[in-house]
Amino acid sequence: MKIEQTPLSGVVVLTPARFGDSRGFFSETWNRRRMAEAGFDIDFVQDNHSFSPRMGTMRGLHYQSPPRAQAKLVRCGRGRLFDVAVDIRRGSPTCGRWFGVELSFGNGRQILIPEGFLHGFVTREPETEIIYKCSDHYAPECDGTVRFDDPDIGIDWGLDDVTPILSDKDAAAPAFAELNSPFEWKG
Ligand SMILES: Cc1cn([C@H]2C[C@H](O)[C@@H](COP(=O)(O)OP(=O)(O)O[C@H]3O[C@@H](C)C(=O)[C@@H](O)[C@H]3O)O2)c(=O)[nH]c1=O
Repeated sequence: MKIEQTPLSGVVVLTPARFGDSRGFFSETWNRRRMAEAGFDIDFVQDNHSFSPRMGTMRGLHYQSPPRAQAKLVRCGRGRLFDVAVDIRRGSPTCGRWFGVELSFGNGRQILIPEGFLHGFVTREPETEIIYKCSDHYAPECDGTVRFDDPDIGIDWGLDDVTPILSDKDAAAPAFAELNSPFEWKG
């Protein structure tokens, strides 16, 4: 398992080993004991899987507020996507900054996003699947959104001329400036 730090403290990119043979490959995509030994002792309780048939499908930016905040371990099961985390921990030296990484079936990468971040992604190929673990259950009453194209955050989604496909909820999401973040930087 390769573990790469990112400019946002707590966000890491993981690349699990793939053992290839004549049948294909085998890979451990989550090993609680190994991850705890590496300093990531997370009690994941829900696995999510979503499928987007069209390239340019955007989901985000989303978070769940405490007491139902979620850490997420995200990977791509099929196709290719650009996955983004935005630091919203009040007082964090990187509050308001984003980090993005391409996740694909081919590269097998994962991104670990702790509590205190917005999460979103855009598909870069048709028929793309995302699979992610969450450290708390879905709680719609704690659900929050921020617009994907917020000018203060300024994410470069690499969309070029593609018009993103959004849910009604995401199309109506408020600006980052309107967010009263429930998360505090703990140092
Ligand atoms: C997220 C979620 C949704 N749902 C339901 C609610 C709704 O009817 C339907 C679609 O929900 P959404 O439109 O919120 O799905 P989606 O836009 O894919 O939301 C997801 O986006 C990514 C970026 C995340 O980080 C996730 O935490 C989650 O917010 O699925 C659940 O039953 N459980 C869940 O955990």
